Amino acid sequence: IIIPTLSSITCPATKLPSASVVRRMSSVAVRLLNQQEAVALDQELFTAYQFSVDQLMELAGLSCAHAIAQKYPASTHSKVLVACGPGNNGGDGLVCARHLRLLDYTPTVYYPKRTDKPLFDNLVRQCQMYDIVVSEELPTLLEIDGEFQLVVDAVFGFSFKPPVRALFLPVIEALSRTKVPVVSVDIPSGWDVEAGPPTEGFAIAPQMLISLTAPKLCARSFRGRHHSCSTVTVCRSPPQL
Ligand SMILES: NC(=O)C1=CN([C@@H]2O[C@H](COP(=O)(O)OP(=O)(O)OC[C@H]3O[C@@H](n4cnc5c(N)ncnc54)[C@H](OP(=O)(O)O)[C@@H]3O)[C@@H](O)[C@H]2O)[C@H](O)CC1
Ligand SMILES: [K+]
Repeated sequence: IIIPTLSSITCPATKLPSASVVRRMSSVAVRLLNQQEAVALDQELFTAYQFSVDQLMELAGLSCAHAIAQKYPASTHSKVLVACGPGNNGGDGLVCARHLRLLDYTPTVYYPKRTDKPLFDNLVRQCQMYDIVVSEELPTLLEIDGEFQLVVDAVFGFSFKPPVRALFLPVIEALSRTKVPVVSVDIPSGWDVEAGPPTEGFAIAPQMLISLTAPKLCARSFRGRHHSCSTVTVCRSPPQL
């Protein structure tokens, strides 16, 4: 069993041969997951391991906040825009915003499509109790570039199916055009989970990717500076070759 820890493994953001499905996490070769495997691993954590979604989401959001703090300190990147989508990736973003607040950041949450479930209502409430503004209004590109020092992309995770629907096009465009560094949670939003960035329209190019539990196949196309592979969500071991 991997011991849950606040630290995460930093994967070298080196280019891999495009045919490779292997990524090195420290000294461990990790197989990159396709979409079906990512969903199946998630299900195994819920069923065989009996973790609740609340537990896993709290760990995911907590590990994201700490991975961000390692690379983008609050002293230089305090103003953070956290863009949250309608699924559990968005939930990770809400948790991450709360923990960033506890780490002395000043996050603002953009959350255009709320999920009508107690878990998400509570996460929003908790953000508000920590004086985090949760808004359905997307700041303009000028505002993002002028008022924020970091953007957390928690719009879509491993259940995303392209193409991006209308409501989320503006945020994907803004996150792909901003000059502010973008940190993507699990999957760069709008990317195909397996094939990587879209060939048409706007494509987010994150500076940091935080892969949860195990990197997905699209991580092959990641060209940013920091790839953090969070092992905080507990499984017996990362899927190995
Ligand atoms: N195991 C772990 O490490 C954990 C990971 N977690 C995080 O959960 C996400 C996966 O969450 P999931 O809810 O399954 O899916 P997404 O967040 O990717 O989003 C699903 C929602 O997005 C909508 N959707 C899908 N495609 C589109 C599109 N093209 N345009 C607009 N909207 C889209 C979808 O809508 P539907 O109408 O299709 O249902 C959903 O609303 C994983 O990546 C991790 O970040 C968990 O926190 C648990 C632990
Ligand atoms: K994301």
